[in-house]
Amino acid sequence: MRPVIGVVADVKPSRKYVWHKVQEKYLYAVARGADAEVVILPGRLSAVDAEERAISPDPDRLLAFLDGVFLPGSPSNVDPAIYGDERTFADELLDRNRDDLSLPLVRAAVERGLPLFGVCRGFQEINAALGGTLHQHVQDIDGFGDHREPDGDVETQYGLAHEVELVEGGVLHGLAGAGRVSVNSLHSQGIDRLAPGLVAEAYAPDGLIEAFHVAAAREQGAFAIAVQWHPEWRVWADPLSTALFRAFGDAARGYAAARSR
Ligand SMILES: N[C@@H](CCC(=O)NCCCC(=O)O)C(=O)O
Repeated sequence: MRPVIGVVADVKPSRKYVWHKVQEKYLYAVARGADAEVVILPGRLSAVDAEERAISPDPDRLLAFLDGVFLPGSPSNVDPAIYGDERTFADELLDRNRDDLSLPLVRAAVERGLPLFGVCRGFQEINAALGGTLHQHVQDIDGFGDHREPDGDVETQYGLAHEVELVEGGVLHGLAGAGRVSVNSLHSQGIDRLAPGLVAEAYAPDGLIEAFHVAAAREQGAFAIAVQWHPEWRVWADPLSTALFRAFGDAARGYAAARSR
């Protein structure tokens, strides 16, 4: 049976209209890589008419019919106010309507042991949702490298950028069957303080945390993992990316089966 996986949407004003949307590569990776049915989850509805009240999603109602949650990447940043920081770069994109869906959804998913997978912004969201903090511009901090994507076409943007060291005994180390893999890199925020209850799974050569799992989930045999890089890019072509999405799909299938018993 194909499990049903909810994918969090970006909320983007474009010209006169507001759109709730997800890049197709994420939907395709979940549908094919996890062998799942995909539903797009809209964020907070707030911009239809300034006179009207905003409507926030109810995470518990949503999770009642989902077997997994996927948090994709996005050019927007998690609002620094969420982790108690001043906004340093006023010209950079925020998406509070997405934050208002994704953060409560993460907390509710972790509480239920519902399979959870975050990529890039999704990785940063899980850390912020559970009480961690972010660097707003990793490239401006002494000792860290530049993790932003290179200019050029998408092949160049999603090309391999650096190695990560996988922590021995970790989920990713087990899936990769190796201690090091090469990954792409398209971000300027990064983990500063890891949230309580998260365990680092991978490090960049400059020491930046590149992946983690939720300790409580792993202890219960559940899947709750996030990576700073983009395994959805050509998911079928990279063995660790394929293994990650398959493990997520298997966990969601297991959750669906247990729910229907
Ligand atoms: N804004 C954050 C998040 C980075 C991120 O998710 N980038 C991906 C954008 C393109 C894509 O979705 O493939 C940061 O810069 O750290």
